[in-house]
Amino acid sequence: MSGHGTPIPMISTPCGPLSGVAEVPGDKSISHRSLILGAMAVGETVVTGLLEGEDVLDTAKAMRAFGAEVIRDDDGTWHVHGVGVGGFAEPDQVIDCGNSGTGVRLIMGAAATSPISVTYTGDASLNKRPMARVTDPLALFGCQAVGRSGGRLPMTLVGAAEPVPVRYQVPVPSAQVKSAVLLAGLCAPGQTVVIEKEATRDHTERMLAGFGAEITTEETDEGRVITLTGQPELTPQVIAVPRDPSSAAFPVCAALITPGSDVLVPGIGLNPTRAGLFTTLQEMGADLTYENQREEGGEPVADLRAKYSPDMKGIDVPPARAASMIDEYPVLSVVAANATGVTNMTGVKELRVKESDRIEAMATGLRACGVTVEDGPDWWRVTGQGPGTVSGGATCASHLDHRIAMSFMVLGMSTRQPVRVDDGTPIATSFPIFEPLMAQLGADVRREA
Ligand SMILES: O=C(O)C1=C[C@@H](OP(=O)(O)O)[C@@H](O)[C@H](O)C1
Ligand SMILES: C=C(OP(=O)(O)O)C(=O)O
Repeated sequence: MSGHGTPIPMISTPCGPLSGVAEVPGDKSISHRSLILGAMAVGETVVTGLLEGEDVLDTAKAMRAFGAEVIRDDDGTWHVHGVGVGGFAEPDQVIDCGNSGTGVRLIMGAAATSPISVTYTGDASLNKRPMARVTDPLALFGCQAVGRSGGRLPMTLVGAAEPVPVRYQVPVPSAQVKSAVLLAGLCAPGQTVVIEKEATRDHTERMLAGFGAEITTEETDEGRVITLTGQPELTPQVIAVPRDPSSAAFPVCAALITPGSDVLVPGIGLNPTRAGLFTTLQEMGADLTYENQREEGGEPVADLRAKYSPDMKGIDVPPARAASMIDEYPVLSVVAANATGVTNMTGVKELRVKESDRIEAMATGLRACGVTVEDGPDWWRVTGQGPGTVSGGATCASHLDHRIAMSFMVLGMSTRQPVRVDDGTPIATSFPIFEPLMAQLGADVRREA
């Protein structure tokens, strides 16, 4: 798990063109959900393309602690023998979700409506993040939570012995909160209803339907109303996880700002609730094309080609798009620093409660590299002077946050001086092959002794 080991300083040195095929790992959100829903089905779920990053491996470990059998074949295929809805055993150990907000919040939901008591913890980053956003709605089912002040981990949840179904309007745009409530609703009798004002990633809804649950989504004046009928028997699935668009963002953005580049990222998931970054980049003038668009395993997929784009302009990113690109703002700010003009990012308060305060982390590092950045509670603004104008030369803090570490490594590919991060270990949570993949494309990203 990140945050428990020795920091690994890293350096990115300006490089020549990036070219070739970037086979990024499987989607993190879909990987977590494959393991959790597989553990709640009756029988064997088979998963290919699972992201073998630390976040997902921690979820696999947790599913074993609840009694599911989770096995990896030598060829990288995963087999999950589920215990059925309501079949979770009480773990005899603390569930350590490492760096993963998705892991801990979804698992809390899945276990909240079973008569078991579970203690959760994480690394120094996860233990700072707010959990009341999940434990508040879980209390409505009858689940009790006791944690550190401010609703922080470590925390014990005593599951509801006789859960009641819930109707809940999610107060923040969060797929993790929505998913926790839906997973809790699986063990409650009757209909659990979740309402979200802004659409967030809908992998849980799609996968629940795939596993045979009765679930509907209706667009109404209130927002998206999702209705789940509780206590289904989930049927095991064969799941091919698409490649992660949030990981694809790094080689794509690197290609856009590095002179002469031409990179193809094949088979990435392009669910509209996840693809906001690519729309934004196209609006900025990026040379980005979708090839071979298709559907795989219930998710839209395409190959994405990104070429060096010296004429990108700053834009106003619509706040309504924020949820569909929430994890991509750090790397977007790197592109914005290499575009001409102001990129305004508004309606992004959630960035302050991720693995780090991502506005603060990026603003501080970008400023140290010579970029003009202004920020407020729920907005930030980057003023770019055009391609190749960023001086670099700084060591930026990654704050136990993989997206921050990778964003600064991308920045260093087209600065005048190299860019360093103090600790690259968190990269392994979501993109364990980042360094070799970038090196294969022609980047000069390496660990420093
Ligand atoms: O549901 C998910 O898989 C995720 C939801 C998002 O978090 P929020 O729900 O906090 O917005 C996102 O930032 C995270 O990387 C993955
Ligand atoms: C926010 C992220 O993950 P999580 O909330 O699962 O820690 C992310 O991967 O950018």
